[in-house]
Amino acid sequence: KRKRSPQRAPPGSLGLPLIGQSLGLLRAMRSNTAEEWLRKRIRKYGPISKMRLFGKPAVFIYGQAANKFVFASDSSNIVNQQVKSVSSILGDRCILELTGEDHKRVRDALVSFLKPESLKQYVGKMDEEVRNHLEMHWHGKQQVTVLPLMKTLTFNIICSLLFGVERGTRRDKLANDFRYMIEGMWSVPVNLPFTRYNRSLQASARAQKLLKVLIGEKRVDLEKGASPRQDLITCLLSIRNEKDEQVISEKEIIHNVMLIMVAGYDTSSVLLTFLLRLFANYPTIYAAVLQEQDEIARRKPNGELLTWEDLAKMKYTWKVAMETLRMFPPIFGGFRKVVKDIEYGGYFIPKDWLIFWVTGITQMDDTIFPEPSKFNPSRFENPASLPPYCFIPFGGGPRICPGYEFARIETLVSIHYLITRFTWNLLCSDNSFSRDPMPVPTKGLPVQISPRKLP
Ligand code: HEM
Repeated sequence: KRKRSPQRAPPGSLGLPLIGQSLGLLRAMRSNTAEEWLRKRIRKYGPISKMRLFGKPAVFIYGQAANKFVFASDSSNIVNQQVKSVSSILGDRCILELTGEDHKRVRDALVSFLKPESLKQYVGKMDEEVRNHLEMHWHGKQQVTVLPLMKTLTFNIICSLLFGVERGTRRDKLANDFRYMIEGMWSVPVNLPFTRYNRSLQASARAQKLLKVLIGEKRVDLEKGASPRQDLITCLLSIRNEKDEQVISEKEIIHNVMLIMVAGYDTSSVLLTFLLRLFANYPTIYAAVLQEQDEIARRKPNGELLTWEDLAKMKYTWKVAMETLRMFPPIFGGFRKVVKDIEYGGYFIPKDWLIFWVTGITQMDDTIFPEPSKFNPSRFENPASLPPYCFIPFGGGPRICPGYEFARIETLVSIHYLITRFTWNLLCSDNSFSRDPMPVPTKGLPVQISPRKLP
């Protein structure tokens, strides 16, 4: 066995300048073999290896200790760093790009809106959005394609709750721009006409322009006495320091609103889609969730809105959602940047290199989750008993997803109405999916639907 010297670079090759292994990884993601692509590397190079992704040298690491290193290290060693495509599309003042005090200031502001005590008051509003959506897109139909509809639903929920943008041309324009922005999020950053990256940059510029106008309008509303809690933008505009200065700049509001939009709607729509597919494939789990939801629906004979207390009763449904996030995590992984030369696992990692972490490899590790390919919600009977940094669909540490509660509420409210009001059969028996970079089930999951009455 060769002795590892701290000056030894991790094994692997950096490949071609700029492109490196990006295309290989993206190709594997699109054919749903990315975890296998990474496992092959692990067999060849061991648990730590280098590659070049999206223009930068990166070191891939995985497992409990590696995840702890990524999520819990302090910013004197590693900082959050998105690949170039993400930072130029979302903007350099979004919290993914901020560190230290700046990150804390902006994150605290976002959390003041996203924390459970504050979101409690919006359960009814989410309920209305879900019912409206079903009325418009599900009732009277025999066949629907789930993924695009779930994207529409979660986009509308976020637009109305966080940005107070009502239905209409403006919402449609934003929805379109965000779709293009997301498509280029993980792409080789070549800004030539007709590249995905270029199309995303243009969409980002249009969205920023529209958001600037929207912020101007909200500012006027606030001056006229509007409630600072009516939506996220108004809430961010109204946070002031002791000198009565705005704490979050206009640029920070724009960049973070774009991040929340992207982080919030694309992820939750994937979770909802995979839940619907799962219910169709696992009759026992479907029956147990249906029973839990029917009981809640029966206590509302006159169609009253769901409440915070109702959500607390949806315990089994949320366990099923967590097991879905373990097996089909919407976020494939992410990046950090090494801010000084460091040694990790016996290898030397130079300043400015990226660390690449991946959700699925740890979540499908049979030493942590026995029989990992078996769908088993009882793993989440007591989430506190899970080893730390092993269930990471929402990340971990100081950057853990602040939208967890938002995602939980919208998922539970949406599943409640979908499962109690409709039944569905899959129209496509192929149960695979591709990643682009979010998981996309075959053909977007077409289903045949029928309306359902409470038994
Ligand atoms: C099922 C749904 C969701 C999943 C799986 C998810 C996953 C994640 C993950 C893995 C991270 C951490 C990335 C890292 O450490 O590099 C993250 C961060 C983040 N998420 Fe979520 N997310 C979801 C829903 C949401 C929602 C609904 C919102 C907002 C309403 C949101 C807002 C954010 C923000 C702002 C960050 C950055 C936090 C920071 O850097 O401090 N997410 N999310």
